[in-house]
Amino acid sequence: MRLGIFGGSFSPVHFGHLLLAEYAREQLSLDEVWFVPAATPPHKLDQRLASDDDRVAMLQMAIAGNEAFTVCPLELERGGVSYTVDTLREIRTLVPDADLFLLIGGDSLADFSTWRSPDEICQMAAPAVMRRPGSPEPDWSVLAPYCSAERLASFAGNLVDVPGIGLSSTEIRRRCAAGQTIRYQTPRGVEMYIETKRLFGHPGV
Ligand SMILES: Nc1ncnc2c1ncn2[C@@H]1O[C@H](COP(=O)(O)OP(=O)(O)OP(=O)(O)O)[C@@H](O)[C@H]1O
Ligand SMILES: O=C(O)c1ccc[n+]([C@@H]2O[C@H](COP(=O)([O-])O)[C@@H](O)[C@H]2O)c1
Repeated sequence: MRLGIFGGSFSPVHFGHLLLAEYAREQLSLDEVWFVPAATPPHKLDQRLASDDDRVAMLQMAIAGNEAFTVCPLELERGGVSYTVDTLREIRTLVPDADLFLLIGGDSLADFSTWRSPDEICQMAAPAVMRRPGSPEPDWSVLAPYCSAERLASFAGNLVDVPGIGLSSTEIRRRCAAGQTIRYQTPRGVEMYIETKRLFGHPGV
C-alpha cells in the first residue's frame, strides 16, 4: 500500500488542505491519505487550537465521501508535543508493509532542519512537497544532510503539482474573529460548524 501521511493543526481544515491531499493522492498514486491532527504542533507551542474534538469533527465533515481519506487520531491519543518521527514509528508498526509519503507544504520543508530526527523521518517516509504561495520554491537540498544522495534523488518526483492556494487557517481564524465571511474557504459543513459553535471568536449566526 502507498500511504500518504498529512499532519497539521487543522484549526480549522480548509480547502487548501483538501485540494493538496487530493492532488497528492492522484499524482503519487496513493491508496490512502491519513489526516493526522497534531495534539500540540512543535512549532506552535503557544498557539491556542480549537479543541481536539472540534478539529476532528471538522476534519470528518471535510473528508466525508472521499474513500481514500481517513482521520488518524494517533497524535491526539498520544498527547503532548506531536513529533512526526514518533508518529511515523507508530504508523510503521501499524502498517509495516506500507510505503509512506509525508505530505508537507513548502513552508514546512523550508524549516525541516529544525524538526526532531529529520534523518529518521527521511528513512521512514518519502517527503512529498506542495508549493505554498508566499513561501519559497521547495528546495530539496535542505534534506541532503539527512539521507543518501540516491534516496534524495528518489524524492525528486514527489513535488506535487497543485494550483497555488493562498488559504490558511490563520486567515480563517482572523476572519472569524472579525465577523467576516469564511464562505468558500472551507466546506459548507465546516463553515456552519464554526458558526454554530462560535469557534475562533465567530459571533455566530
Ligand atoms: N494553502 C496551502 N498551500 C500549501 N500547503 C499548505 C497550505 N495550507 C496548509 N498547508 C500545509 O499543510 C500542513 C498543515 O497545515 P496547518 O494545519 O498548519 O494549516 P495552516 O493553514 O498552515 O495553519 P496556520 O495558518 O494555523 O499555520 C503544513 O505542512 C502546511 O505547510
Ligand atoms: O516533528 C517535528 O519536529 C515537527 C516540527 C514542525 C512541524 N511538524 C509537523 O508538521 C505538521 C504541520 O505543522 P504546522 O506547524 O504547520 O501545523 C504537523 O503535523 C506537525 O506536527 C513536526
